[in-house]
Amino acid sequence: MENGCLNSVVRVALPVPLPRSFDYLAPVDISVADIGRLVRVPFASGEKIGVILALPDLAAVDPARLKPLGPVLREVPALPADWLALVQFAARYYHHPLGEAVAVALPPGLRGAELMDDRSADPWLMLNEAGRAALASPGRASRVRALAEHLIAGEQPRSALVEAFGAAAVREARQRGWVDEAPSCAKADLSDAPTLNDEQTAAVEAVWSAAERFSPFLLHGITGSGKTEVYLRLIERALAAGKQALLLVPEIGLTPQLEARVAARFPRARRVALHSGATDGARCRGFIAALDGSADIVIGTRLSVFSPLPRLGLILIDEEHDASYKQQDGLRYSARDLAVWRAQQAGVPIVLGSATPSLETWQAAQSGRYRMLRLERRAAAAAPPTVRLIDTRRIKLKDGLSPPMEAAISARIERGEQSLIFLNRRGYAPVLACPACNWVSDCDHCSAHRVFHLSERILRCHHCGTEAPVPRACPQCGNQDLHGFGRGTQRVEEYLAARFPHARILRADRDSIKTPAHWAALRHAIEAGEADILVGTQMLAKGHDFPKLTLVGVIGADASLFAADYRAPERLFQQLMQVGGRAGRAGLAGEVLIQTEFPEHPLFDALRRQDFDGFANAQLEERAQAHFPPCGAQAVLRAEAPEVAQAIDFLNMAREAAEPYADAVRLYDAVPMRLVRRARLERAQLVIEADTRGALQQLLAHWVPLLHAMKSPRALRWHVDVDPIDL
Ligand SMILES: Nc1ncnc2c1ncn2[C@@H]1O[C@H](COP(=O)(O)OP(=O)(O)OP(=O)(O)O)[C@@H](O)[C@H]1O
Ligand SMILES: [Zn+2]
Repeated sequence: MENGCLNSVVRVALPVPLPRSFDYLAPVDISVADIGRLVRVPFASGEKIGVILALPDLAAVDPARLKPLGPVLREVPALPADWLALVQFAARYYHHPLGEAVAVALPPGLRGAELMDDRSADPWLMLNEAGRAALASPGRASRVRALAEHLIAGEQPRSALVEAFGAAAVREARQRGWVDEAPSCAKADLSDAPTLNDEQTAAVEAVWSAAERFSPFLLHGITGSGKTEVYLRLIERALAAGKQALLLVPEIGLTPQLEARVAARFPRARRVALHSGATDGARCRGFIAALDGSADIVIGTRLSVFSPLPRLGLILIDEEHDASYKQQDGLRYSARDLAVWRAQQAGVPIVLGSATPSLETWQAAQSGRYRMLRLERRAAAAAPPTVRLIDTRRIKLKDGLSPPMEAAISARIERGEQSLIFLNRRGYAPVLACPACNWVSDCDHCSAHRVFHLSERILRCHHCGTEAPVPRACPQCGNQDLHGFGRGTQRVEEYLAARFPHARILRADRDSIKTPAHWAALRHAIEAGEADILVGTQMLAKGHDFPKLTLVGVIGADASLFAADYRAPERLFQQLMQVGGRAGRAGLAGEVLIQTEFPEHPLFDALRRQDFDGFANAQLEERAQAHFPPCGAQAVLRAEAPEVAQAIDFLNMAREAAEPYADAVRLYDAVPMRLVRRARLERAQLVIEADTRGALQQLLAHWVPLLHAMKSPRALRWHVDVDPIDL
């Protein structure tokens, strides 16, 4: 395509939910240098900002109908080719419209020009020549003079100057032309950094010796082993080499703590924090700072995997097993998987860190595709916590708590230590189980459990769709007291308050904590020892360092021991290891108590021995036998409609359409989902499996376009989820 050729076509990706790109008439001054630039275009009755994808020779529609392109936003650097490739790959792999992928990848409200000023919210200011000259000549003492004198020793953040000398003095110093914004400086401040132990040093060296090429690592370190310190040292290396570092973190509450640690270590580096809680403006500024190369470190949740990073030198994924890396609507991408793709494309190292890696990553490390780095000792505390099981089969629980658990809490209160009561409250589907002989309602055809549907009095396999009546007694031992799991645990906090009237109790879950500020206040209260008992869910499980916490009590764990989802044991193990890791992080010894009716379950046994390897390998073997991921690939087609029959009909039609291409894949029956009704719609799903991702992708490439073309009731919605994490 030559430059400036009249009547040529511009192909644009627009953030709209349509499976195609859009063509516009090119202005005379368009050139290939504009590919990847943002552009304003007329769309419907309004305007949209899109991304220029290409300058094709021929339009996809009648050229006479093309509208002229709007202004190209040349003040914003063009999105680089590797960014476009990433978004195109995501759209292709997840079989999602490119425009929607672009909409996910671009920060909302991106407009261009106005973002380019006010680069940093809190710039560092330094005394310039004029300022020095002014100080050298005599003058009356004033606040602005005091400020200038203060700056002789070195630059300071504007916020600190405002605090010390007042906003008026800072403004005047700028007006008089005495100060300039200091350029950012990526140097680490190591004054508070611990000396690395041998394992940490080995990990840092291993990664950095592979710095110039794609090299994936699993950093498998027990809780408290100093993984974060390894990340910080690697970022330091990357920055010193003039590169950008991308640090992905899970969704829940963790970001502020990690952000603070990164900020303390790299006080003068240009840091960008990207998460869905940030304002649109902040996200746009962060995105642009990443794109124009001025950002040194990008920390963010899954969406930050789409940050354009022209100087990318390192990707880190903290708690890589975390479910929040998978987007659960729209473009259902896995930020972890995309990050690996990205590292490969950019030829940089990537470190996936976890105490309890996902089986996907674990398998990759076992097979040698990823290199395994181990941190097996706690960095600061003496030893990992001891894990004990409380057999609740013969104990009467009071609002979910056993006497031994109460005694343990009581002992902590007396010693002035903290306890954390962890409620496993995920809405796992109940399966039927027998506490006497450990019988579980397994499917005869699959290695999945059948789910107990109370309303219909049936057991149904959500994998293959077969059903069975609910047995009156255990088919194995005759016990009539079969349990469905998932009983409520809400009253625990109230019960604890009544049982320990003088204890200070703090609750932390998604319902009680609405804002990041609230969460931060709560954390400070815990750290300051202003609580005796913490009651919480997931939120408290991750990454926190509470020095006085020595007891972690787990209740309600059994529900996920026998959940229908084959990933439930993996998740339970991860959660319990992680929450257990909160106990005894400083000098004090930690203890984990788990209440269960299944104390012989191998999962608990592995947990007691802190044997992640054994657990993971046993799970992998089970998955291999069942051809479940990661020993096979899955996708699921879900449909929702006012009536479940409509959804099932659609899925059956879809199934038929897939059959001609289904040589290398297994198509299961359409089944109603566990939570059939949601938001007044009824949902059903169809599982597709293949032995390899390639075979699965091949089917999807044929099939998804057929789905788009298929007739369906107006109110029916469907989507494809590739590599689903919830079935
Ligand atoms: N080499 C070291 N020497 C002394 N203390 C260290 C060292 N490395 C890390 N620490 C300290 O040990 C504690 C745990 O470290 P860090 O938070 O990095 O562990 P982690 O593996 O990321 O933990 P988790 O996965 O449980 O969140 C921190 O207080 C940290 O400052
Ligand atoms: Zn089945």
